[in-house]
Amino acid sequence: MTEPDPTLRPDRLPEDDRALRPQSLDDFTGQEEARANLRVFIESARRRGESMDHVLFHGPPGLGKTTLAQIMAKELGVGFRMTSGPVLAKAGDLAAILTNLEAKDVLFIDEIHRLNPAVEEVLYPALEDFELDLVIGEGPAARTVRIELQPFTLVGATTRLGLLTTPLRDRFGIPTRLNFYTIEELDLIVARGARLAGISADPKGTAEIAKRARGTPRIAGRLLRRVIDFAVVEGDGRLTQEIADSALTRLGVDALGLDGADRRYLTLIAENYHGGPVGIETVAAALAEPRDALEEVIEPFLLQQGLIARTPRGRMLAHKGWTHLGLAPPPRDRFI
Ligand SMILES: Nc1ncnc2c1ncn2[C@@H]1O[C@H](COP(=O)(O)OP(=O)(O)OP(=O)(O)O)[C@@H](O)[C@H]1O
Ligand SMILES: [Mg+2]
Repeated sequence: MTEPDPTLRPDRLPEDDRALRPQSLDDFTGQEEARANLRVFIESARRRGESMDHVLFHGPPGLGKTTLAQIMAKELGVGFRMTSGPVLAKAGDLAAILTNLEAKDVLFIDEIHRLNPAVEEVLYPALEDFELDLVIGEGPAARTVRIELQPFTLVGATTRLGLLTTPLRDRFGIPTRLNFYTIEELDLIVARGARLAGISADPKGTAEIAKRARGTPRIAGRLLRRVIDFAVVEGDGRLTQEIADSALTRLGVDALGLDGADRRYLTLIAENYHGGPVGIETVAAALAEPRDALEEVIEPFLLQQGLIARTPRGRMLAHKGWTHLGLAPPPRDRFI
């Protein structure tokens, strides 16, 4: 038996990509503005010995909201508790978490737009005054008790800023929008992932993955793992541009990084609605996808790439959308 090639270690890149998750602000690539600001706010809180103000991360899935929340707690040197909007069914669930926080801890609430209104009510005084108003007992015997909390930092994350109530939104001192990553940034992330996986990678190979990662580190990580699979099984274990291109094409990821779901969306508007405008509900029904999923996952990147446009009368295919599908735009100048 021959020794396994030490460069072939895809097993060191677990599927849940925890290995890829950056552990410090310095390790975290991209989001320059958000990172520079956070660095100041973290340093100030540390120097003053106070809890940092509440932070809201918003932006499309997979851009690093959860990762940044974890990094914040690490850099602040405080504890990290994590929950999510839909999990907190009753006011008491949130109260139990809040009363167990230690001073200056970070509490991360994912999908904060999905908080039950009764739970959200409990959060308001907690955020503003670090106090809880709890109702004890029922009927005429019910009374309210006020509980003092340790000062803490709430970090909320949402893919749908528009669904947050105004009172909740207003209680975050540091709202932070995360944007799609540039190809250069994704290239650094892919190269780092390959390094962590112990895979030797050509710059052109990592660039190919970066170009097709839909501006999203989570997708870059996933594509990298699949390309490594092909490199190991069908290549010589090295990540080359050729292997990347052939693997991604076989996975249905096109030159712009669009996948089957993206292309179904574009094709529907082109072929069934002559490029639109068409209402989002109609598109959702025709694709048998929930409207939320279209607005959260599919549309942001298509909009950012200028493939579609949102108009008051509905979605329209933009000029680039037609050409990307290899179709001639309609002769009228209805399209954008
Ligand atoms: N800047 C980055 N550098 C390297 N890896 C990153 C970066 N941002 C995110 N990742 C990786 O991408 C993956 C997704 O990140 P994360 O879970 O933080 O996204 P999210 O914004 O919380 O997504 P969701 O909205 O779905 O909860 C993680 O595996 C993380 O390691
Ligand atoms: Mg997350």
